[in-house]
Amino acid sequence: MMSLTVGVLALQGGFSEHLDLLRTAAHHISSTDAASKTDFTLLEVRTEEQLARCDALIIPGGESTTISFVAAQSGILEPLRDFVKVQKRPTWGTCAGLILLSDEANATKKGGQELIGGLGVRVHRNHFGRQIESFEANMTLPFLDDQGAQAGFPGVFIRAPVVEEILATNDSRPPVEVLAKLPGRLNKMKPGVSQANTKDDSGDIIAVRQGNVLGTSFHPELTKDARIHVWWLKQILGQQ
Ligand SMILES: NC(=O)CC[C@H](N)C(=O)O
Repeated sequence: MMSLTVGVLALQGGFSEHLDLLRTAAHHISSTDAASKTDFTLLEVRTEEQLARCDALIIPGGESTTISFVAAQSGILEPLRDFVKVQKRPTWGTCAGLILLSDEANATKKGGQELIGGLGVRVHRNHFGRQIESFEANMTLPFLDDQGAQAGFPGVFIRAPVVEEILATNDSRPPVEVLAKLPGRLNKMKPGVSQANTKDDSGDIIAVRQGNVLGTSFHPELTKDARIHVWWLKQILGQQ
């Protein structure tokens, strides 16, 4: 029997919602794939010791400046960098988590937040505007193919970042893969929204992966839809 310990960084933001969906996803995998039984352990991560127990980690949405401030204060920022960039364990960031996992973020105040990094991209924070400009979009996520991508995924965008540039890296990392874009048409329907500098008008980049690191602009944890969690766990287990 395989065992997999998955942590959710629990310093601020939507960590308990992620844990709920991880529970649903783990249950789904165990009940549909009895042949390769996996023993899942799910835990909230606040300390270096808890992080060291994890095979994989989710960094939730919330407020990235707060998360990085608390992480620095509690001495877990460097261990997180090591987890993601040296040990290269699977790590997924949603919204604020995507910001923290990016190598660069704009719109940070002087002396602003410290990032964990790992994704060779620059994000544009609060791309769609303020909290009041939050929106939901029905999205097609091609990577959910075997789970029915056609059904559409409820994309919840709250002061969401987008990937505005894929940075040229001269290190040994694999290339950044663009997993999903939000059709420009949707943005253009929203008055006053500036287009990200994604070099074309096919839409804003809202999901990327580079090796062990996955980032999404939106919040699957604020839906009841566990398909991305299932997909991510299956990838880690090498079932996809
Ligand atoms: N919903 C979110 O996670 C918002 C992220 C927020 N704009 C930040 O900069 O951290």
